[in-house]
Amino acid sequence: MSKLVGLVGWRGMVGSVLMDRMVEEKDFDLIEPLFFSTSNAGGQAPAMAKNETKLQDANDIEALKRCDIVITCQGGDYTNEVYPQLRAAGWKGHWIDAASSLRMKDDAVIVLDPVNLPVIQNALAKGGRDWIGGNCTVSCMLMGVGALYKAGLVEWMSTQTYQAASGGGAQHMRELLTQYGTLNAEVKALLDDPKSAILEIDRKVIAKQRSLSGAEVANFGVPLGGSLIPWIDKDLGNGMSKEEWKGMAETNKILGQGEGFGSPAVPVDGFCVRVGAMRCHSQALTFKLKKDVPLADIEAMIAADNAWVKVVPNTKEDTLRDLTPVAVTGTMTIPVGRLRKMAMGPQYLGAFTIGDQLLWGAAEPLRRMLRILLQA
Ligand SMILES: NC(=O)C1=CN([C@@H]2O[C@H](COP(=O)(O)OP(=O)(O)OC[C@H]3O[C@@H](n4cnc5c(N)ncnc54)[C@H](OP(=O)(O)O)[C@@H]3O)[C@@H](O)[C@H]2O)C=CC1
Ligand SMILES: N[C@@H](CC(=O)OP(=O)(O)O)C(=O)O
Repeated sequence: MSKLVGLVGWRGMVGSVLMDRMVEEKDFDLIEPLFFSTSNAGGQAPAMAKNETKLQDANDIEALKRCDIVITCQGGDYTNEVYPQLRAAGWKGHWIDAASSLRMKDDAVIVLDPVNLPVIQNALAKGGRDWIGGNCTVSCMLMGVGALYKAGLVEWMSTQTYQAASGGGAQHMRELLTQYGTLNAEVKALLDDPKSAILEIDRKVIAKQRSLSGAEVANFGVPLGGSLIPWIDKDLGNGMSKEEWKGMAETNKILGQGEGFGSPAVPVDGFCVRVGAMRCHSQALTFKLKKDVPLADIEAMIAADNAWVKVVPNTKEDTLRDLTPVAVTGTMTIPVGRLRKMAMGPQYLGAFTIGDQLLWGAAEPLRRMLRILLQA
């Protein structure tokens, strides 16, 4: 009999991407879905519903308890509220979650199976039941350069990220586009006149950006269109943003090393920056390798690691064609380019990688975990 799989958060931005991927990969053929809602219990479930076509109340513990597996993209507040109640009520099912709330819990696994299938299998064998999607930046990075970690080559890594508006959610994407539109409208007449002075355009744009307030910057707090924001997520009070903290904590947890695993953690640190891209997170990486490995060997190792990573030759032409958020958005491909040894010495490697943060960064690891559970 098919497993009863509860789907919570399916109509949100991450949830919609997940639903699309599940349809594409025919995951619904293998399950009996039960759709939940926090706002429309009793309403009509989406077309993928089979026997149960009414939306269930996502806060109804008894309804959730019926499920063998629950997948949620509803967000951290929902997880914090419902998950403890569900476990306290004796539910022994599998919980698959896009939110960060449970990620660092000792018995939760951060799932990214092309990178950490052995960690997942080991936890499954020990009765693990909590499977949490990783931070989007970390997941996309490991899909690209996980090979270097698997080979034990990384002494440390520094990341400089260029994160898209989508990481904040749908409203952030709208706000970014609205700001671009406002700025364009401010100077449209001057842009249409090829003889207008660029410094006058520039003056008008900066004046407009500085005047944006209220609803125009409600989500990011300051203008992002035509600017950037070098702080993502909470202020940890030690000079670090929470997004930067996740880099080291999650990378090591995904790989099953560091604190709690009895092996040293690989230091990972850098700066996380919000830029005016729509839904791809990009990052420039600097590695100190444990030894000098020829660049061709590194490229071969990265290229062979999984079916989605693609080494982009380090030329201007290839980079402009294949290594931009515009090229990568909506695809499962994780390009890794700009690979070169750095001036600091032969053990220092530079790389640039991009991933669609709603696919590998959020939805895809969840549906793949569902498949693993269905096969277990
Ligand atoms: N955004 C991101 O990049 C990432 C997000 N995540 C996690 O996933 C969670 C969900 O994120 P995200 O998908 O961006 O959140 P959304 O705000 O898009 O969706 C969350 C919920 O909001 C409700 N909702 C209210 N109004 C609408 C509407 N007009 N359209 C769609 N849904 C609506 C839905 O619940 P209901 O149907 O019950 O009313 C929906 O499930 C995050 O909180 C985070 O924990 C994880 C990785 C990346
Ligand atoms: N914090 C990420 C998005 C995200 O949801 O991250 P997390 O799943 O770690 O909370 C960003 O803003 O780009």
